[in-house]
Amino acid sequence: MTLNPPPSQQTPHSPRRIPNRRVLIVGNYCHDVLIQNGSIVAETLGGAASFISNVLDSSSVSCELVSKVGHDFRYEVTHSPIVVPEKETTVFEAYFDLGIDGIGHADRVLKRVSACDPILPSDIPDSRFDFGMAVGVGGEILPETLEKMVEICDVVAVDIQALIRDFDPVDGAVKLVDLKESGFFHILHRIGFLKASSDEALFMDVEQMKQLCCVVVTNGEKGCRIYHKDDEMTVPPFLAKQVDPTGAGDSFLGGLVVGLVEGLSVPDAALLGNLFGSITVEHIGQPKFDLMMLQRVKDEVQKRKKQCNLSSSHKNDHNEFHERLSPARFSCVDSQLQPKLLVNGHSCDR
Ligand SMILES: Nc1ncnc2c1ncn2[C@@H]1O[C@H](COP(=O)(O)OP(=O)(O)O)[C@@H](O)[C@H]1O
Ligand SMILES: O=P([O-])([O-])O[C@@H]1[C@@H](O)[C@H](O)[C@@H](O)[C@H](O)[C@@H]1O
Repeated sequence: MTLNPPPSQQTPHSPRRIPNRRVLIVGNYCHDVLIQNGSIVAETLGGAASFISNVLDSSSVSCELVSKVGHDFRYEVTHSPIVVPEKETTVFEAYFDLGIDGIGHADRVLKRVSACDPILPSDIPDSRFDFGMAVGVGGEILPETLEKMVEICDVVAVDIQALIRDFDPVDGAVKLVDLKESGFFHILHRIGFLKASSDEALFMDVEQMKQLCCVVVTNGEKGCRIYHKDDEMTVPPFLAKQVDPTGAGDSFLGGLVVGLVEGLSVPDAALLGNLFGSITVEHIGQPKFDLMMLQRVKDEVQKRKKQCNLSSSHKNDHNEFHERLSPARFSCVDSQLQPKLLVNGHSCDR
């Protein structure tokens, strides 16, 4: 199977005097409230952009992040958001009444109870980037935002949740609409990757989309499946003790893009996605990746690249890469970064 990154989307005449910046992440940070049986279990920093930048920063992949928050934003973050003083930060309540550690997200009901402003094309820098990631959670990515991203990025990866979410006008419950009805469909032939969870994949025609771009469908503890043109393959998962599924798909996408930026094939990059997704479900909120684990992963990625350059027969055998990454994954101690919550402007550890 030859699942390689789709060809550059750059137009032939766009000037390339200045080297591209690496990765552009577009999506709002949010406040996540995890609720079980009527009680708040945790309040954490959320938003796909936060989970993804955590993976990229931990993997030393330089990224720029465009995100909007309100006057009440409570977290210290590495990539400063745009503050909209007259608005509140996007808030999601996640109800886990069947348990927080179940299988995937089947038991999670999400409500957007507050929404910050959308991200406009004018909020996005005019530079060029190798990769763009359209990763809204609360409807903040507009069709014109995605259009600007495909103009300025060589390859754009999109989380389908940025395109197909609709919100109940009364209680904010998240509903999904078919991708064809989303208002984004006309741009999708210009993107490189479309990531969907298995629940979200029901809202698109995978057969049709895989002709337009590389489609990656994640499936919780079962790993993921990649579809591109006539090729498809399953990429195996890593074992994990799930504590909270929030952010798994986001960290997956972060890992996939780290792999692609490093020059891995798509299946190998998806394996990195599975690795970061599996670590994320073992934490509430943002995971802190163990430094030794990160170093071992970096070493394995370099070895893998050399191996693939030497022998084409290794290219598609990601089982071997999986076996090499597994011990690295389990060297990760179960340390947990509790995000710093600012209460009345004072930082305190939660
Ligand atoms: N319980 C789990 N055990 C191991 N890996 C998991 C588990 N849940 C998620 N993952 C990893 O994270 C990825 C994304 O998770 P998934 O739940 O499918 O996405 P989303 O958060 O978008 O619904 C999966 O493809 C898998 O690699
Ligand atoms: O869990 P996941 O589907 O990967 O992604 C989640 C979003 O669906 C949710 O809206 C947001 O509040 C979380 O912080 C996280 O980004």
